[in-house]
Amino acid sequence: MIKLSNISKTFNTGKPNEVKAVQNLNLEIAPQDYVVIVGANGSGKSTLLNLIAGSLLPSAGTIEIDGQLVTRLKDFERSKWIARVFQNPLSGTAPDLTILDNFRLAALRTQSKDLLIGTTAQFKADVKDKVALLGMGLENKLDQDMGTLSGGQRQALTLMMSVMDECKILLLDEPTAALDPRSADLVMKTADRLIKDFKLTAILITHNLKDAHYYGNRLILMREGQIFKDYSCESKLSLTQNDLFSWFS
Ligand SMILES: Nc1ncnc2c1ncn2[C@@H]1O[C@H](COP(=O)(O)OP(=O)(O)OP(=O)(O)O)[C@@H](O)[C@H]1O
Repeated sequence: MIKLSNISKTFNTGKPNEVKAVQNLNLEIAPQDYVVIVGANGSGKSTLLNLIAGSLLPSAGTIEIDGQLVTRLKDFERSKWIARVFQNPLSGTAPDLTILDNFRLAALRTQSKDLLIGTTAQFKADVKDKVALLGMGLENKLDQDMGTLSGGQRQALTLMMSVMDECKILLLDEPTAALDPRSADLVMKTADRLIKDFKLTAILITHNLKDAHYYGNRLILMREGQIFKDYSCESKLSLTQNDLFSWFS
């Protein structure tokens, strides 16, 4: 469970360019919920995700994960719970390293105590099995440099690395924004499958209203740093795509 209580984030406090990016926001997310967040540019979506991830610390309020207060913990201290996929497929992976070495790096990042991790034949076999689940044939290219793959393939692999970390929470910040429609579709389907298979709690930020309508079991509209609408699974089912479009007109 993720619990945000009276969370606010103000940038440039007291200066002429002060921005109240998130204002007194309360949010509880149950385990295995898949929450989709939409909202106009500047409505505070990424700030909210950054606050949950710990890459930004709040100006006020508290954040709990699984009942533990994490408000002042930095992002690397929250990495045992949280994995993150960003917009840019280049940001999640190292282009000059092979697919396998990228998986080794990801494993080291979260299990940094054991420097032997990733060097065993068992690790390679595990990676091969997991990559095969993506259905892209990449399990036969583990020694190929990541930089030679398409953006969609890299995002799919980033997703798989995230779930192999054994994290329970997956944060997706416009993961398909830089992809062509076919690759975007593939990445969204892959994310949906991995979220279900690995029983993850997930939060997706998207500007794609079709995806927002189709994916997830809860839909939140942000406006001016606050939650403006919050639809549970049942009430979301009664919404049409046109309803979502009308929020932005
Ligand atoms: N590091 C920062 N310093 C100053 N202002 C910031 C910073 N980060 C975000 N902001 C401001 O906070 C507000 C919310 O930004 P945020 O990126 O959270 O919006 P968003 O809903 O994710 O927008 P978009 O859809 O464009 O990505 C905006 O006015 C933005 O300019």
